[in-house]
Amino acid sequence: MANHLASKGIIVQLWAREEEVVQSVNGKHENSIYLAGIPLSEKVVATSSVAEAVNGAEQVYLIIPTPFIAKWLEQNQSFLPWWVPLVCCSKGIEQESLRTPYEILVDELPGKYHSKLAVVSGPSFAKEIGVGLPTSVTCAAQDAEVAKQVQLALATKAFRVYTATDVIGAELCGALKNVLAIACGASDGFGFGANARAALITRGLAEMTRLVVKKGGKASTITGLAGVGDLVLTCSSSLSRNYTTGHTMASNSLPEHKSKEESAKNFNKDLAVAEGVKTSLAVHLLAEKLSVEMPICAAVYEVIHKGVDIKTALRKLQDRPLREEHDEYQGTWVWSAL
Ligand SMILES: NC(=O)C1=CN([C@@H]2O[C@H](COP(=O)(O)OP(=O)(O)OC[C@H]3O[C@@H](n4cnc5c(N)ncnc54)[C@H](O)[C@@H]3O)[C@@H](O)[C@H]2O)C=CC1
Ligand SMILES: O=C(CO)COP(=O)(O)O
Repeated sequence: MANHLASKGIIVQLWAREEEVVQSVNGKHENSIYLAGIPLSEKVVATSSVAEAVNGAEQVYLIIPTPFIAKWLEQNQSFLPWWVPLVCCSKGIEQESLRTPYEILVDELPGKYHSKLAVVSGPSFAKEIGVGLPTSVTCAAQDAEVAKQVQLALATKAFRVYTATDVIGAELCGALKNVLAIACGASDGFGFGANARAALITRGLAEMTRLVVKKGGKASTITGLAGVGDLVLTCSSSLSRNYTTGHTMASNSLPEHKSKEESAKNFNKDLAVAEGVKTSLAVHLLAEKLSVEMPICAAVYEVIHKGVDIKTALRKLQDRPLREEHDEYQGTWVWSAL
């Protein structure tokens, strides 16, 4: 995102947690730790000081993994300007509190910040955006004017930005697609085929719809870039860490698997950065709390957090009682519950 903004001629002050990242970005114009091989603009200037990074900022982007957001805010919120848009691009749900990144921001920051909060979501692999490949995303904010400001700041010919006001819907879609991508990766890892993946994506959308609507989001968000757009992307590309996590889990469990050691190494790496791993527990708890039927997400939760055999979990999905495809759910026609 920093490189993308810099491509518009904007000076981007990038805060990085690791000193090696600061040195790599400033010295080699590359983030050789997290985004190796992608040349960064000289307009991206890294610092390990949050105060320095936000000094004079017209907009602030907070893009760290969801589990660290609350702690980061606790340590750094005094540096954050409340008068400029604060845009979060993280995709997940916090395990203990079951909050989305926006809900964390609202809880942790004083009220004067709230009207400036926005989220950006949609199909946006960093590796593609970093080299200027085209995509379209959504910026959602309660205040339409703030969404518009972010849209104008981010939009280029290659990076099309739509605005929306359904913040919670956009965020839940971004969190759930990570869990569903683990299921799709696993299905592909077993060689279950393209039909199975398409069915998982479609029924995954049903699960997204039910949770989004129950949490007060709009069903229409599901058909947008934050919903279908990011779900299709993440569920069908090996560029996704979540998809790769599921794929590796499945490949590891195959008896004919040749290189278990290498695979385990990759799996652990992916596990560390795939938001869907932790989010699957949060989704399980949220679905239980709100009485929302989410069988695919439940299967991912059971495999990762309960040690259920992955093939058994995926096969169990097909064994559920047969029924109609759609239900009327709180006045909206959505996919059926089972
Ligand atoms: N990488 C991608 O293609 C995309 C990522 N996102 C979302 O952006 C968020 C960040 O993901 P990535 O940049 O890919 O990072 P990542 O998933 O590669 O994780 C590494 C990042 O986390 C930071 N980090 C580690 N421990 C931390 C701590 N205790 N406090 C603060 N930061 C810490 C590291 O410094 C590093 O920048 C995630 O929620 C992800 O879902 C959203 C769209 C695309
Ligand atoms: O959110 C993403 C793309 O939009 C990145 O997905 P992964 O975290 O699975 O790589």
